[in-house]
Amino acid sequence: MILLDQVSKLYSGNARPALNSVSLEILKGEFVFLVGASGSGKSSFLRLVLKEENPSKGRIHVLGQDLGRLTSRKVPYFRRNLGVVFQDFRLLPQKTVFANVAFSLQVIGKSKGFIQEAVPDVLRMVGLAGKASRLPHELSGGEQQRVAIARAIVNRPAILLADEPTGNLDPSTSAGIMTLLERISTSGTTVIMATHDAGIVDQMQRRVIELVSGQVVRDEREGGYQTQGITLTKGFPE
Ligand SMILES: Nc1ncnc2c1ncn2[C@@H]1O[C@H](COP(=O)(O)OP(=O)(O)OP(=O)(O)O)[C@@H](O)[C@H]1O
Repeated sequence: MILLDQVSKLYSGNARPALNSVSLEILKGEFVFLVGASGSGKSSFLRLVLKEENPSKGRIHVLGQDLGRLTSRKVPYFRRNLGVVFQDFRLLPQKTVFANVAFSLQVIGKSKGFIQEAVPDVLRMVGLAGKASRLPHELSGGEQQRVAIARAIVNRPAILLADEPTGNLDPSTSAGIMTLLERISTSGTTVIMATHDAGIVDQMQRRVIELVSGQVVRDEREGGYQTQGITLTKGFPE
């Protein structure tokens, strides 16, 4: 489904690569947490999978396609298979909930009839059936993130990439978002989520890929936020 072979990414002007010789495979339907300190390369990883960036070295295959061979004309079609959710929601502020979700179908040429069915369906799935005519500023943060998730999955993507989707949410709202992402993954969508939220990762016990300075230092089938055995020093020395 997603295959990285010795992938490095060096941004111009940087001395050190953002990703350094990363090789891994992610299978259909997997739920993967991408963890690591700020600047460890998580967002770069997601951008490479989306082909928003190209690797400096190595090869990336996504859904059977060699991204290095994908012409720029074909990139928009490739991206239809991927949904993306960000920490800051990125909703269109002047458009209603319905219109925000519908917009992502309009731009790929879906018919009015399809949109009239698909949007209410997905809003029901994310628990926003009664809020279709609200504007984003009339929603809570958790509801806004649900709209963003609805928009990302309405076209039934094979892969959902989420970059710190709970970063702006309180713990109980985050838990609701995680239940939703888990449900999406159970339906067969591969979910890759970059996060700093230790509580969520520890609780879910899913695959964890940890990056340090662009290198994979841990890839556990059912892991927590931190490598087992590392104990945190609590508080500050007197
Ligand atoms: N467009 C860019 N141009 C130059 N350097 C970049 C660019 N994007 C990221 N970097 C650098 O690459 C490294 C990895 O950044 P990246 O955003 O992938 O990390 P991250 O793990 O997602 O961090 P965070 O948790 O803070 O979002 C950092 O050193 C960053 O400064």
